[in-house]
Amino acid sequence: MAAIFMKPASSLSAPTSAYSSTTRKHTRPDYIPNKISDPNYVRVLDTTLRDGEQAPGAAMTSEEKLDVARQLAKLGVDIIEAGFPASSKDDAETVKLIAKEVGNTVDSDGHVPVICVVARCNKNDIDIAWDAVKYAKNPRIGTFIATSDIHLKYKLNKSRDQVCAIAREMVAYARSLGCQDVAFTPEDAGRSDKEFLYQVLGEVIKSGATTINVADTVGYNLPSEFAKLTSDIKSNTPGIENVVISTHCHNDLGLATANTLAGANAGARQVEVTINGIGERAGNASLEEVVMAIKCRGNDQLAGLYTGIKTQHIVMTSKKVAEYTGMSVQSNKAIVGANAFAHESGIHQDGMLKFKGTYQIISPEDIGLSRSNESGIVLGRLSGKHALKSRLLELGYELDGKALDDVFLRFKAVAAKKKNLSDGDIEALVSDEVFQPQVIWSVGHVQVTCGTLGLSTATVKLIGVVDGVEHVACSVGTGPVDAAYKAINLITKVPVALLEYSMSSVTEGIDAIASTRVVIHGEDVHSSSDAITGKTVRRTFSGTGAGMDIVVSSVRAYVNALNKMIAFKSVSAAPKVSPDPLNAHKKAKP
Ligand SMILES: CC(=O)SCCNC(=O)CCNC(=O)[C@H](O)C(C)(C)COP(=O)(O)OP(=O)(O)OC[C@H]1O[C@@H](n2cnc3c(N)ncnc32)[C@H](O)[C@@H]1OP(=O)(O)O
Ligand SMILES: CC(C)C(=O)C(=O)O
Repeated sequence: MAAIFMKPASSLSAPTSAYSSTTRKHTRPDYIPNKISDPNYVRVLDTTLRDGEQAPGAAMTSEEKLDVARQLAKLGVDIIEAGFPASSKDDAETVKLIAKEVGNTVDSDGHVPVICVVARCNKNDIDIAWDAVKYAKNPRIGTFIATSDIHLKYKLNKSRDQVCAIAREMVAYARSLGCQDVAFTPEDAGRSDKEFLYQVLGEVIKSGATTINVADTVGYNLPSEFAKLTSDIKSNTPGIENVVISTHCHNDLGLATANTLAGANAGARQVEVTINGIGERAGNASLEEVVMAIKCRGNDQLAGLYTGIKTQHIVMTSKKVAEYTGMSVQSNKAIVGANAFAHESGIHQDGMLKFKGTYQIISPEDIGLSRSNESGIVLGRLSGKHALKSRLLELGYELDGKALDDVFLRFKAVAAKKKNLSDGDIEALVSDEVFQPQVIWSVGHVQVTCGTLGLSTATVKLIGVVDGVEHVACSVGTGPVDAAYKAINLITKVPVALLEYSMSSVTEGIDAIASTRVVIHGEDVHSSSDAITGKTVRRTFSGTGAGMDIVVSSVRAYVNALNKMIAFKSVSAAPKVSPDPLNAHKKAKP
C-alpha cells in the first residue's frame, strides 16, 4: 500500500516560501529493491544505528536501539540500517530484534521499512549479516570494500583486480543466500579512480547489486565534485540504469549535507543520513537537514524531488537519539538546535511579529516543534496530572500509566520549590524519567556535607531493582559529587572510570533545573585496540540526570550511565525486550 505525503508546491520566489499553504499530494512508491517507480522520489536510508553509533561515546543498548528503530519507522524512513552484525554478538542480536519487530510492523499508511545491515566483503561477515537480517519482511545486505588506491595499498594490501574480483564474488554470494536486495558500497569512492570505479560497479551490478552507494568516506569532496562523481557514474557504469544510486557523505569539511543534495540533484535516489548528523569522526549528512532542504527547496531547486519522511516526528527522533547516545545537539545546529527557531535581535523580532516568513523558512510545527502553550495552562504546584499530560502531548511526549505517574511525581517535587515550570524544565524531567536505560540500580536518597572546613562527605542509598534490597554507603571526596560517586562505587562494586562530567542549567534563575551529563567506561567490558597508538580503547557509556539539587542531578546521571553499562553486559548475554519503549526504560521507584 502506498502512503500519501503533502509536498509544498511553493518556491522561494514566492514571498511566503515554506509558509505557502499550497501543497501537492505524493504517494510513497511501492518498494522494489533496484528501482523506484517515481523518478522524483528520494529514498531515505537512516544509518544512525550503524554509522551513527560509530561516533565515539555514542554506544546504545539493545533496548535503546530498538526504540530508535521504532521511532525511525514512525518518522517514515524507507530503510533502517540497523547495524554491523559481524562486529559483535550484541549487534547481531539487536539487528535480529529490529528485523523481527520493526521490519514486520505495518504502519497506518501500509509502510514497512526495509532493514539493512552492513558487512565487509567476506563470506563470514555476509553469513552473519544474513542470519541477523533475514527475519525482516524486506531485508537488505549492504556490503562494501574500498576502491581508492590509498586504501588498497595501505589497508587492504590488494591489487585493483583482486578487489574487483572480491566485490563481484561477494555480491553474488550475498544474493546466493536468498537475499534479493544487496547494496554495494565502494568505500572511499570520493578519492577513487573513476575508471576503476566504473569497472567495479559494472561487475557488482552484473552480480546482482540493487543499489550502488557512492561513499565519500572521509568527507573529502566538494559539492560540485560529488555531483560530477555521481553523474559520471550514472553516465559511464554499465548497467547503472538497473540499480538505484545512493549517497553516503561524511562531514569532515562540513559539507555532508551539501554533498548529499548535490548527489541527489545529479541523479542519486537514495540518501544515507543519520539523525543529528552523528557518525564516525565529524559525522554523516544529517537526516533532518537533507530532508528539510528537499522539502523546502525540492520543488524549485531540485526538479521536484521529495521524500517520504513525516517531518513532524523529526524533533522527537532527534531528542531520543541525543538522549540515548549522550551526544547533545549544539544549539546552533540547523533544524533541531535549540536556537534554530529563536529570534533574538530587534529587527528580526520586528519582522517576525509582522510576518513570520520574513525570517523563518520552515515552520517549527513542520518538524514537530510546538513550544506554544496552546491550551493556555500554566503549570505550577497546583496543577494536576491531566494538565501535565496535556502539556506533555503538546511537547510531543505521549505518556500514560506508570510513566506518566513517575514524571508527575518528579514534576510535583520541583513545582513545590519553583513557581512556574517552563517547557525546558518539563522536558528535562521527562528525559530523566523516560529516556533511561534498563534500571538495575535506582537512586534512593543522597545526603552530603561540603564546604571549606574539611573533606566533603556523602551518604547514598541505592535500591537494587531486581531484589528490592536497599544499600547504603558513605564516603569522603574532594567535593560533594566526588564523595557521592565514591559512595555509589562502594555499593555497585563495578570497576568504572569517569571520563567526562558536565552540567548546565535548563532555565535561568536560582531555581533552575540542573542537567548533568557524564561519560564513563568500565574496566572489563568491550575493548578494542586503537589503530594508531595500539592502546586499549574501552567502550564508553553516557548518562544524563536532572534535578534542582546539583548533587542529586549528578548522582542520577552517574547511576543512569552505570545502569547502561551494566545492562550492556547483560544484554550481550541474553537480550530482553519489552514491547513498549516508554515502559521498557522506566525506573523503579523506591
Ligand atoms: C567506513 C566504515 O564506516 S566501515 C565500517 C566500520 N565499522 C566497524 O569497523 C565496526 C566495528 N568493527 C569491529 O568490530 C571489527 O573491526 C570487526 C569485527 C569488523 C573486524 O575485526 P577484526 O577481524 O579483528 O579485524 P580488524 O578490524 O582489526 O581489521 C580489519 C580487517 O578487515 C579487512 N577489511 C577492511 N575492510 C574490508 C572490507 N570492506 N572487505 C573485506 N575486508 C576488509 C582489513 O584489511 C583487515 O584485514 P587484515 O586483518 O587481513 O589486515
Ligand atoms: C561502509 C560505508 C557505507 C561507510 O560507512 C563509508 O564508506 O563511510
